[in-house]
Amino acid sequence: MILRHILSSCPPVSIFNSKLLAFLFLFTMPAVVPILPPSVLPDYRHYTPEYNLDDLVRDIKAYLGTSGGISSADVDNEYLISLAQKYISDPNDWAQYFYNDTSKNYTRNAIENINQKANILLLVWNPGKGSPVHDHANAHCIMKILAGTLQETVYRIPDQASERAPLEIKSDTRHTMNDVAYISDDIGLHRVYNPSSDQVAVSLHLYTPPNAADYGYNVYNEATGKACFVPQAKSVPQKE
Ligand SMILES: N[C@@H](CS(=O)O)C(=O)O
Ligand SMILES: [Fe+2]
Repeated sequence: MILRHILSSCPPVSIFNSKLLAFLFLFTMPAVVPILPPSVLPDYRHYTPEYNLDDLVRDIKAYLGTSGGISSADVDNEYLISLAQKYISDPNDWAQYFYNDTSKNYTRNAIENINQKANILLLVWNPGKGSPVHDHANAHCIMKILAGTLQETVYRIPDQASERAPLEIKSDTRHTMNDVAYISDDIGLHRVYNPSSDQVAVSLHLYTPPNAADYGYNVYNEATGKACFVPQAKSVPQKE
């Protein structure tokens, strides 16, 4: 009876009083958090990724499902670039696609083939190695740096009818992690290489439409401007 009286005389909310909780939080948390060893603190980066690689691939597929891909003209490359910019590189997302053939300059790993619309690849670049000067088979190419550094030299497309001459450089840009670059044949040709002497670089590439894989593309001789057709760009298929 006495106990019931005591209990009933205590407001049930008293120990959960919000002011008390605020007080406890404000005056005890700052004292507790700094003494936790760093190894005990969770790595929040991987707990709530805002926009992961699956989200990016989903959004690219959703967009290309309703718009274009068959013709590169009806694709809004700015929208696709903005999606690539939104994604922040996280190796936990792309490690599953990572394969590096050290005998090659770079390895093209398939992430997703969207039939007749696009392909999405993970490229792994060996230190000091790069691609030859090439075109993009009348497609949009969006390249996002996921790790390391890539140097991109853009060249003016030569007029094949004119006399042979060295390719003219339009720009030379160093891209670092999370940068997004864009090229199409309207802009020019390019070559990309990894300037590091000891670190691999990794990049995500979106090609729409997937003309280089479906038909082929051209590589160019930098000194003469001469083009050479390469049928069907190959990639390492996804692991089962
Ligand atoms: N377009 C090249 C890579 S890069 O040099 O942009 C490829 O897909 O092999
Ligand atoms: Fe390229």
